[in-house]
Amino acid sequence: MNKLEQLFNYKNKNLITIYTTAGYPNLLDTPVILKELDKNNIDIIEVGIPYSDPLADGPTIQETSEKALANGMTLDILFEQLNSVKEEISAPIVLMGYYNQVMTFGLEKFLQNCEASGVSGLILPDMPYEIYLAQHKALFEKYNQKVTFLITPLTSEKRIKEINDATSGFVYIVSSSATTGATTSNYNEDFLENIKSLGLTKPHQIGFGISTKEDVEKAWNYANGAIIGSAFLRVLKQANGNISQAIKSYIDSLK
Ligand SMILES: O=P(O)(O)OC[C@@H](O)[C@@H](O)c1c[nH]c2ccccc12
Repeated sequence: MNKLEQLFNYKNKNLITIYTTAGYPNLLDTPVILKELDKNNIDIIEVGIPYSDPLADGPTIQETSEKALANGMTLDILFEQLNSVKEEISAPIVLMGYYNQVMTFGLEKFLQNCEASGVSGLILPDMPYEIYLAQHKALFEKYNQKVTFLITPLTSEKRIKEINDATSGFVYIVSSSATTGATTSNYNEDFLENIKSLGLTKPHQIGFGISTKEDVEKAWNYANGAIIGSAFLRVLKQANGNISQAIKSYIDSLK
């Protein structure tokens, strides 16, 4: 069974997802970081494919993406690295990338590689769910890949319901209408209350601007989980060589 599906079957609240950019801070750090996150019982690991033109990304993600590209990270290298650790990691891994990159690589080849290297799901923020449903759904299913779509405070109620139906992984709830990487949380509480009252039927997690235990607990009031990206990358940036220790103490601070 797909690991993401398996996770949601036995745990559907108080989830934590951590996002990390592949190839950051150094080209060979990603396998080590993934193992550390898993060892510290992170529920889902989101791995970002570095990209030169990231639409939704704030300064922290952009900076890590640029560094990772300068380090030489490519999709081929990432798949090789994921392959090398897949037996050791029990948490589901979700890849985050842009639709363009994936289409350039070749969608079927990409999905094939995802399955072979232990990836369970995908977040392609610029892939419209209409296109997914009309053109790609069968292929994602063939390679056992769950798909996540984003909703923001600007998404209409009708679309939210359609996205909930189209999602096979989890719905990504963007906490406010800002880019990623805010250093303080900025929950749009009216939006979150509204989502709660809509009663999404798929697992859903909140991301954007989450960094502390308090932020995480607040997210858990509205959704199954919290997603942390930039705050974690700032921890890596300040780790001064001791990545394992830095990861452990940050995760401890969230619990
Ligand atoms: O960095 P933040 O504010 O903690 O938010 C998570 C986010 O970075 C991560 O999930 C992500 C990275 N790039 C994205 C692009 C679109 C949506 C989400 C993302």
